[in-house]
Amino acid sequence: MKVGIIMGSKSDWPTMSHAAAMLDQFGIAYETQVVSAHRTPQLLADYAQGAQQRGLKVIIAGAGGAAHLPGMCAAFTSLPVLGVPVQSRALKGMDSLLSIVQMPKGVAVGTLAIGESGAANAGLLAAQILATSDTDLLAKVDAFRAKQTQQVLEHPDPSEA
Ligand SMILES: Nc1c(C(=O)O)ncn1[C@@H]1O[C@H](COP(=O)(O)O)[C@@H](O)[C@H]1O
Repeated sequence: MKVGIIMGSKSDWPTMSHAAAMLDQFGIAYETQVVSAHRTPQLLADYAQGAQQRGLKVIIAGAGGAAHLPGMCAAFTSLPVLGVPVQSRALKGMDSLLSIVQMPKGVAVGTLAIGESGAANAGLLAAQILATSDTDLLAKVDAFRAKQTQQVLEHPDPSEA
């Protein structure tokens, strides 16, 4: 496994599945697991501390509300951690975003956008990180972007069905 996708609750999966789907597109092996800084603190410590040794290169961590998971995960490992703010019901994910993005200097989390787009982009960014040492993967990322550009250029009329 190259990427670990963790999330605070099973209820985050509809959002975090978009990170998994992006990795699927590039044929990147990943694992998914519910790990919570609040509900399973020891599991988080064990997971993050063992991640590098198990061969993971990037961790994607999604959580909602008081979203301490990405930051605590980053505190336990030197692997790059990408944080996805899951949209909460009460505050629409602003709580998740602010909890993840405002890390104190010295422990970094790369924070993505709230919700599905953020999760998909976390998968894409993980692919780009892995592509820095994998030319086949880099070609796939370039092809993905070229196709996206082509689609926009081929359909410039916004009123087109
Ligand atoms: N933010 C965290 C953490 C954490 O940061 O460790 N653990 C669970 N949660 C979040 O609680 C929300 C509600 O969880 P439930 O749906 O299980 O009540 C989820 O979005 C989860 O990420």
